[in-house]
Amino acid sequence: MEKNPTSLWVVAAVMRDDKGRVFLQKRPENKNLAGLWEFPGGKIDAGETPEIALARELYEELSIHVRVEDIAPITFASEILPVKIAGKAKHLILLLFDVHKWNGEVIATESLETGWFFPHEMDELKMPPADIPLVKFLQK
Ligand SMILES: Nc1nc2c([nH]c(=O)n2[C@@H]2O[C@H](COP(=O)(O)OP(=O)(O)OP(=O)(O)O)[C@@H](O)[C@H]2O)c(=O)[nH]1
Repeated sequence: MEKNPTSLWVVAAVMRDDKGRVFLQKRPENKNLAGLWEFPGGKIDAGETPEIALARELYEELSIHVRVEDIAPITFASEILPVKIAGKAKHLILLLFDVHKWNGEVIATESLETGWFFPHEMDELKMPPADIPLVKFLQK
């Protein structure tokens, strides 16, 4: 990763309720791409595996505990990020994981707006460009 600092590696989670709806949250106003609906997750920090990063992000953002063995890869997106990070253009690698089990009640700590949506309902939501192919994949 250090050899290719133009890439931004991000992990994100598909968490389903008992009806099969997927949890999404609106990006907060103080972040880039504010107001767009996204899968919970965030950047992989130095030294983290993707699974450890996702478990950390889900604890920070949703106050839930997830075990790495309950995290399984689904697919990924590779897109130019439509905003600069610290003044630099970045290429986003967005790794999407299924999180089929977690401990605790989902309490969003960063986002004011959250919801559970069927994949076909996501066509009506404004989401970042990298999420479009991921949503298409979930709709198959
Ligand atoms: N979590 C998440 N990030 C996404 C999605 N789609 C997408 O383009 N991104 C982008 O991936 C990057 C994730 O960074 P973030 O700002 O959420 O990460 P973070 O929680 O580590 O933030 P921080 O830098 O404020 O600590 C952002 O540039 C965001 O716009 C998505 O579905 N989920």
